[in-house]
Amino acid sequence: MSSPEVVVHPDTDTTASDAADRLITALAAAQAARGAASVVLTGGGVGIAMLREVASSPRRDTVDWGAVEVFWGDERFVPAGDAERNDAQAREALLDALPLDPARVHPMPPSDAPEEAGGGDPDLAADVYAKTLSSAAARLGGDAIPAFDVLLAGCGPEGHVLSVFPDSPAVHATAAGVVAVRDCPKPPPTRVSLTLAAARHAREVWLVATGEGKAEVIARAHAGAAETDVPIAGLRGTERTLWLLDEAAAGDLT
Ligand SMILES: O=C(O)[C@H](O)[C@@H](O)[C@H](O)[C@H](O)COP(=O)(O)O
Repeated sequence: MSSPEVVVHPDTDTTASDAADRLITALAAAQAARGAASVVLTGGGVGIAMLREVASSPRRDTVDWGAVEVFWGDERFVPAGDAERNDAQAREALLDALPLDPARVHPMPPSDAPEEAGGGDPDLAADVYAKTLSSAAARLGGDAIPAFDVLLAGCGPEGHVLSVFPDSPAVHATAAGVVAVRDCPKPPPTRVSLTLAAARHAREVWLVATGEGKAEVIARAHAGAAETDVPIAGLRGTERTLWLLDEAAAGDLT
């Protein structure tokens, strides 16, 4: 597992635009090296802002988007198309503008999906997504969880990443898999999330975080807090862990 490399930018806009630039470079490089590329998207303000930056980048078409596999690290368990869904926000910010292959875009099940597709029950949705991941792993490398090229994550002021919150059932779920999250402190309360152990299958994990509200937990994670207290601390890539921060979020790092 890699240790975090920290890159500090002046503000949220420059953080989002650097993250976008790096994502384009990383996906194009993965395609050159392996023919395929995969990315795990996140919700949250800066996660969606960076997708808008990819959409408007002059370098956008250096990636063969039709060959990119798109996943989500967590999702709000609400109906398809609901504006609260991370996938709906990502489609609006970027995905609808790209020539993606729909068969390679893997949203987590919405709450109103048919039962066999994971609707109605977040535990069922988690099981369905675990199957999606294991069949993708057969194509992309990996066992039950693919070796994603880049996993993007935001974080909360209490240290959550994905929908894995401090001292919650999800942070105590140590197996690499997908879990239902109930009573989530950040609304909406019902979600589906990769576990930290699943996220650690990614080659590169990028934490993109801005604002002084994140400074304290980022410093605690950097100083070696337990992942059960500060889940950010447990988010690592097999090859690289990159923290793309602004000055405010990095303000408590020594
Ligand atoms: O569903 C979600 O809300 C996210 O996936 C969550 O993990 C988010 O990325 C962070 O809470 C950061 O959100 P902000 O960038 O809006 O602070």
